[in-house]
Amino acid sequence: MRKKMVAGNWKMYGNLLENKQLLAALVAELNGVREDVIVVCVPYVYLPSTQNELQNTTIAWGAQNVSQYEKGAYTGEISASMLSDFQCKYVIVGHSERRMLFGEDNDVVAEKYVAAQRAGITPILCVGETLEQREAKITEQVIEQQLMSVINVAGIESLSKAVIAYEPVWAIGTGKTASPEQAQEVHAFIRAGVAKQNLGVANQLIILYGGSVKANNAPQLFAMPDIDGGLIGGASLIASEFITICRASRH
Ligand SMILES: O=C[C@H](O)COP(=O)(O)O
Repeated sequence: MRKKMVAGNWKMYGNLLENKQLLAALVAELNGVREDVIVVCVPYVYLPSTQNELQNTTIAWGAQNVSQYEKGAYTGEISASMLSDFQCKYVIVGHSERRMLFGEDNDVVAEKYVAAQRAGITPILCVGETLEQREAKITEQVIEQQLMSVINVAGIESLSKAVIAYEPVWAIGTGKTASPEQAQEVHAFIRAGVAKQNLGVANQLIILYGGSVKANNAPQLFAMPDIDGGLIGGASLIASEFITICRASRH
């Protein structure tokens, strides 16, 4: 039986005071009451305060990006070992906003994935197609390419220390969620692709769905056999929504 996981991606929102209130609410409602994995991925600068609020709780924290380089003259970049200094357990790599707005291609994403694992951090690898690609019926090719560029570099076994998040770009922040059936179809495709190479890894692989997940649609999505939880954007900033979504991951 795979674990369920709900990860919040705060993106570039929040401030010290709001974060403190949000985290206090999550701790009050979720700490110690679940055996599933709950994570918040916060902006870099809030890692120390988040660590402070969440240490000694069952809620984990992570970052939203990481440099592919270990160290060097890379102004403005943050390395995986720096994230480790703040006990980050997870880092999102290849989010579509990074791919589209900051020019990260499949090769860079693969390097970031490797850099995270080298530092003992679990990458949450995001994959997903645009609306144009879906309409052109190349969703599976796009996802396969995104996955294979990582597997070719890091090996199939590396997925036993990773999480995949399927996030159709057309569903992110748009209020347009993939239907549970649409999402399940892609999740099953991903798992079957991994299973062809390593059945054991495929069976244990956590595959999250992301894209306009809210308290009211999470139960239907999380009930699908290959959807192991969610990567939540906007709704992760609202305590009551996020708590309800976390509770929905248990069924
Ligand atoms: O990482 C999270 C996704 O981009 C989903 O964002 P959203 O829940 O605001 O649509």
